Amino acid sequence: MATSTPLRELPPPPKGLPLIGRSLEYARDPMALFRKQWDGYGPVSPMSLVGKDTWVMLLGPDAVEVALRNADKAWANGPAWTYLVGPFFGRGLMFLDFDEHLLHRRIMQQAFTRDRLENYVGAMHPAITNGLATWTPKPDFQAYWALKDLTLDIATNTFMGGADHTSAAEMEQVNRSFIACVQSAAAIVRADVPFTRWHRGLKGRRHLEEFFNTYLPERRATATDDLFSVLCHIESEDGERFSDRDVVNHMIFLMMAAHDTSTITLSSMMQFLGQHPQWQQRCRAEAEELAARVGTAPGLADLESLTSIDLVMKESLRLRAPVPVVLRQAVKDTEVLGTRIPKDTFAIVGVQYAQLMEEYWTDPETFDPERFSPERREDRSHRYAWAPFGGGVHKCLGMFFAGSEVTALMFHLLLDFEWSVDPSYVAPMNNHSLPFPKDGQPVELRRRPR
Ligand code: HEM
Repeated sequence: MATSTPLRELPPPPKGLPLIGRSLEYARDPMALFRKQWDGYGPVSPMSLVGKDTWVMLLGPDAVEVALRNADKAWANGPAWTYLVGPFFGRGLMFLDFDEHLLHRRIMQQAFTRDRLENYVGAMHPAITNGLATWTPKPDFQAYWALKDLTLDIATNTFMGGADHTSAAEMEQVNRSFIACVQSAAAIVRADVPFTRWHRGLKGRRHLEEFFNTYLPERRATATDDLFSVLCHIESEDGERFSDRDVVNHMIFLMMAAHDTSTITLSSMMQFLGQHPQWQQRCRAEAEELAARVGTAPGLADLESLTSIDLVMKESLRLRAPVPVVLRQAVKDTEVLGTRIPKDTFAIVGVQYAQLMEEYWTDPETFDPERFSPERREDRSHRYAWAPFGGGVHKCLGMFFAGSEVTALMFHLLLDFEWSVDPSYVAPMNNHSLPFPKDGQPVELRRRPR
């Protein structure tokens, strides 16, 4: 993008530890690192991370907007995400760029139409009620792990067409393979060396490919409502379709994209609702009213009428973004807010930081779902002040899927249980890859009489 004023050069990055740069600082407390960068340099700052010192950190909604809107097509996803987790999720939609990305996105959009979402929601309800029936209330119930199992069951139903096709042991192995792939993001040794995270991730990826390849012919043969089958049969408006390899690559990425993100959102919501009983009661009253009106398997439009749950979801995504940063690489020389960015620079785009900036939010650290109410709409302070689903051409394609899954699960949870969390509890987060509470997020859980 051309400007008339001379561009500022990026200063050299402060020295971090050899090999890992400041990755450990990020893992310990991402917000503290963001603040330090912002206070020291402003929205565009130099950084050294995971074996490279040619990173730039983009903070604040203006800088986030430049990278995500990508008006001059200077920023690419593929090389950046590939560096972090490429061998494990590569060739998923998020890893593709420009014309190829557009082609695949046009096809995949057909898997997320409103009619399709309605089918997925229909398949979620039995998975949720069966899963919740196995929850055993206790004073230190590990909500995060229970939710992770439950969202995997939901994925089995909506993505795979139900557990009839697969055994519980097989799905358990699939889950372990996903965890191995996700955890590889934090690997220090980024090569296939035995006993390392990277090695386990590669093994996990091979297993996932075998798994999806085994079931693919059956899905090609018969069209059903699950996402796997849908990917085998959809076409863009111009009649383009996915190859077998595409279907497998997209399934592996989609399972990852959907699973951890929804689990983190739900566990944050459980924490905040446990700490704010008046909000829990308000959400429950809406859920009970809906259940009385339409029963316990509401469709998409009915779920969308649960406005308090929606406010709580938005506020939870603001306070704890499941994807706190997204990555890009400059594929040509460019600039961000007056700073020259040379070709090949990697960028960390700090979505989470903008969501907690005092310039855009009142009392940003406070849980206050009403800030998203029609009267206040604080998220309108800047287009990129709230961007947990990203923005631009790579904006999350599963955003409405995620919203319906989280709302459906919360609806059942509120009807079946009540829970509390100590108001002073602060979740100890593991930030090595996507954030999650290291202590499994204990809540005091009680079953409600129906
Ligand atoms: C609360 C849950 C979720 C959050 C916070 C979330 C967040 C994100 C973000 C930030 C991106 C953009 C990445 C980038 O710009 O590089 C993204 C992309 C994507 N997400 Fe999600 N996601 C969630 C759930 C889901 C679900 C449930 C699905 C699928 C069922 C999904 C599918 C995708 C896909 C396909 C992309 C790539 C889009 C593209 O590159 O064109 N996500 N997500």
